[in-house]
Amino acid sequence: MIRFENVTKSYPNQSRPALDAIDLNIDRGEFAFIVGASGSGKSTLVRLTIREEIVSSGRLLVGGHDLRKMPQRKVPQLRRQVGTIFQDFRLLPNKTVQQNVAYALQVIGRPRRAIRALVPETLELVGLAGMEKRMPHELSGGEQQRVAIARAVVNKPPVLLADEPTGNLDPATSLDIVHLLRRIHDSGTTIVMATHDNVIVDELKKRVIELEHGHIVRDEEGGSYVPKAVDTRDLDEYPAEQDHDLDEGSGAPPEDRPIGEVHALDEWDDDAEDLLR
Ligand SMILES: Nc1ncnc2c1ncn2[C@@H]1O[C@H](COP(=O)(O)OP(=O)(O)OP(=O)(O)O)[C@@H](O)[C@H]1O
Repeated sequence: MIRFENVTKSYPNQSRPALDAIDLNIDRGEFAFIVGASGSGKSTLVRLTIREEIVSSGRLLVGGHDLRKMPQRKVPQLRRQVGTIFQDFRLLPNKTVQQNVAYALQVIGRPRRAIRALVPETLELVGLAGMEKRMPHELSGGEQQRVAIARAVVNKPPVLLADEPTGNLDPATSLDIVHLLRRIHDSGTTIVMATHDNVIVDELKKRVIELEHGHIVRDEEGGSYVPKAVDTRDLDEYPAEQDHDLDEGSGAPPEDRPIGEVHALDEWDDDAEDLLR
């Protein structure tokens, strides 16, 4: 579904590339963490995948489409297939919770009837039922991230990219958010998440792709934040451990509830045809 073939990304005036001859394949339905020290290239990988940046060389295919060749006018269609969430939430400050989520559907021309059905259903999914009329500044950081997740998935994209989504949240709230992402993944959405959060990575035991200076230095199924075989004397090389308590949660019950199918698009390649129209 997402394939990097010998991808290099160089920014102007930088002595070395942010990503250097990366080969990586992420299949439909995977949950993959991207880890690595600050500056290792994680955000660049995310930005390339939504065509916020363009590869310098090599090929990046998303849903079978070569993003370097994709005309700019097709990029909005790509971004309909690839939902995104970021550390800083990026909500519209002058719109309510409900309007923030609805707006994502309005801009792509979804009919009012669909919006009326999808918004409450999605707010329920992320545990925000009852907060529809609140403004972003009236929400906690965790609640704001839930709005951002609702906005990212309301159109049921087959892929969700998360760039450090728990970076501004306390440990318990971070776990709530990642449990929500796990439920979204369980319904079939492919998730790629760049993170520094060792507790989350260790708890979920998903695929772990580690970057170092723009190279993939580890790609491990069921991985942990640090390599399994690492000598504990080497741990100083990794960012400081975050002080999460695994059993600690904010007790938010929605995470325990099963959810319906999050993504309507079960054949990416078919949907990708949409990009060609
Ligand atoms: N727009 C840009 N212009 C020039 N250099 C950039 C730009 N964006 C990133 N870089 C450089 O590319 C390298 C990789 O940056 P990137 O943001 O992808 O790393 P990261 O792993 O996401 O870091 P962090 O964990 O701190 O967010 C860094 O050396 C960074 O300084």
